[in-house]
Amino acid sequence: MRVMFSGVGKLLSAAWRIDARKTVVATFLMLALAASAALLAVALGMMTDAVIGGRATDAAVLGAVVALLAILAQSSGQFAMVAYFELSELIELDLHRELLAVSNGSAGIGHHERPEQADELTVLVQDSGQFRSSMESLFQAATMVLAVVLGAAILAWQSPLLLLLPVAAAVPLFTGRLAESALERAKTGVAEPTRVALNLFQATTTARYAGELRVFGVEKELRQRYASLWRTATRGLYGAHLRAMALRAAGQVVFGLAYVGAVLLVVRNAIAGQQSVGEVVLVIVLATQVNQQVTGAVTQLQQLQRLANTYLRLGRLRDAVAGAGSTADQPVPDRLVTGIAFENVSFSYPSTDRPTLRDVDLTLAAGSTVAIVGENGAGKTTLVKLLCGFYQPTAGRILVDGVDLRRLPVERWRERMAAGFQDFVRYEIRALEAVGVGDVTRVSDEVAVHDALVKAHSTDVLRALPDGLSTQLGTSYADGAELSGGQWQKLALGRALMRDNPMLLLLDEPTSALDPQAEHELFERYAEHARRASAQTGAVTVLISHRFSTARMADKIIVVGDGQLLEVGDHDTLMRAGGPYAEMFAIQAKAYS
Ligand SMILES: Nc1ncnc2c1ncn2[C@@H]1O[C@H](COP(=O)(O)OP(=O)(O)OP(=O)(O)O)[C@@H](O)[C@H]1O
Repeated sequence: MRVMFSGVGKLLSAAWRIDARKTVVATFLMLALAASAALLAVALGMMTDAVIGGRATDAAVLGAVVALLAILAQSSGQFAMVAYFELSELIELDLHRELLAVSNGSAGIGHHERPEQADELTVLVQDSGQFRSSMESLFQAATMVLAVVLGAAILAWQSPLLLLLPVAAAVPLFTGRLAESALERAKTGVAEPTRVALNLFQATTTARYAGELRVFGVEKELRQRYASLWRTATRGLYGAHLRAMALRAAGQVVFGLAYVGAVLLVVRNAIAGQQSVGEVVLVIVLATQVNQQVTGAVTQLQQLQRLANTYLRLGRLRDAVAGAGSTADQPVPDRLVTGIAFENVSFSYPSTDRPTLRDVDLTLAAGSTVAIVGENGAGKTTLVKLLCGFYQPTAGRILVDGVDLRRLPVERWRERMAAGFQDFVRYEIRALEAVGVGDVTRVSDEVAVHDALVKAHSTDVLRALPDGLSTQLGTSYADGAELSGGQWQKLALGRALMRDNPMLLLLDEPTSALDPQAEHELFERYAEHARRASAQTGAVTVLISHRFSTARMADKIIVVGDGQLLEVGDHDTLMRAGGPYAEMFAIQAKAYS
C-alpha cells in the first residue's frame, strides 16, 4: 500500500509540475463525476416516491434533475478526459525522459551488464507503453473510490447494515492487489528469458543482420530459440495468471453475495412498510453502481499499482546507477605534463568474477603515440574502456599526471578526449551532423566537419552522398542514403577527429574497413599531426590495430595477452627481443609478402 501511495504521490506531483491548471480542472471534473453518480440514485429514489405519491410537479422537477445528473455523469467524464489526456501524454514523456536519463545518464555503463539491473531495465522498457494510461487510471480510480465512499454514506443513511456492502467491496480490492503482486513477482522471475527473447527478436528483424542470417541459414534456429524462450517466459507467467484469476474471482464472489443480501434486506423492509418504494429503487441503483465502481476501481488500482512499481523500479535503478556518487575533487588539467599511468590495475566486468585485466603497470608518456596489439579477447578494448571511465578498475589506479582518474570529473575528462570505436554508431541523421556530433559545440559547422574529414582521409565519402553533407543517412528514411561499411566507418573516423587538440585520442580499430595501405598512411599523417599538437596539450594517442605495419610506427607498442602486458617497447626493441611481438610481426609480414 505504501508503494502505491508513494507512486500516486509521485504521479500527482509530476502532473502538478507539468501543468497545475489542467491538474486542477481534471480534479474538479472528477469530483463532479463522482458526486453526480451518487446523487442520480438519490434523485431517482425521490422521483419514484413522487410518482407513486401522485405529486406531479415534484415528479416533473425531480425528473429534470435526474436527466441533468445523468448528462453530467456522462459528460464530465468526457471533459475530464480532455483535461487529463494531454497531461497523460506529458507524463509519459516525463517518464520516458527519466528512463532515458537512468539508462544513459550515468558516467559508467556497468548497469547494462549487471543481470539484475539489465532485467529491471527490460521490465521498465516493456511497461513504458503503459505510462500514458497512468493519469487516466489515477483519475478514474479516484473517481470510483470517491463515488464508493459517497454511495456508502447514503447507504448507511438508509440502513447501517447496508454499510456491509462497501465493506464487502474492499474484499475484491484486496484480492486484486494480491493478484497483482503475484503477477509482478512472476514478471521479475521471467525477465531474463524475456530480455534474451527480445534481443533475438531485434536481431531477426534488423536489416543489418538480414544477409548474414540468410547465408548461414540460421533464421529457423533463431526462431526456435525465440519460441522456446517465450515458452519458458509464458510458462512462468501462466501459473501466476491462473492464481491471479482465482484470487480476483474469489473477491468478486464475496462482493456478489453481499449485493444479493443488501437487495433482499431492503425488499424485506419495503414489504414490512419500513421503507418506501423510492428507497428500494435508491438502494438497488446505488448497490449496482457500487458494484460497477468497485470492479472499475479494482482494474484502475491494478494499473496504478503497476505504475507505482514502475516508479519503484526507476528509483532502484537510479540509485544503483548513481552508485556511491562522484569522487571528483580535482580539475582536469589543461595539458598533460607527465602522462597517464596504469598502476597495478586489475579489472573484472560486472557480469563476471573472472579478471579481464591483471596487474597492469603501464605508462603512456605525454606527447607519445602508443599502439596496443594482441590476440582477440586479450583485453585491448578493455584498457581503452577504463581510460574512458566507463568502468572503474577493480584494483589499482589510473593516474593522469599523478592524479587518480576517479578524482577527475568524468564529463570534463571526456570533453578532453576524442575517440573512434570498433563498434561505432551509424547515426541516421544528416551526414553533416553524423560527423559534427564528434564535437557537439560545432555539430553543424561545415568548415570544422570538412576539416575533420580531411584529417581522417575520408573526403571521398562525400562523393557517395547525393546532397553532400546535407544528405540524410540511413534506410529508415525514404530518401536516406545507405552507405557501405567502410563509408560509415570513414564518417565515424571523421567524427573521432572533430575535437581540436584533445588530450587523449583513442582509436580502437577505427580503420579496420580501410585497406592496410590507407590505414598506414592515415596513421602516419595522424601521428605526425599528433606529435606537433602534443607540444600544446601533451596529447597521448592510443591506437589499437591488428595491423603491425601500422602499429610499428608508434613510439611505444604494448603487447597484451590474456589480460596481462606481455611486452612493452618500440618496434626495433621488440623485434630485437624476439618475443611474441617479433613472432606475430613475422607471421603477418610473411602473409603479406
Ligand atoms: N561487457 C563485457 N562483459 C563481460 N566480459 C567482457 C565484456 N567485454 C569484453 N569482455 C571479455 O573481456 C575479454 C577482453 O575483451 P576485449 O574486448 O578487451 O578484447 P580485445 O583485446 O579488444 O579483443 P578484439 O581484438 O577481439 O577486439 C574477452 O574475454 C571478452 O570476452
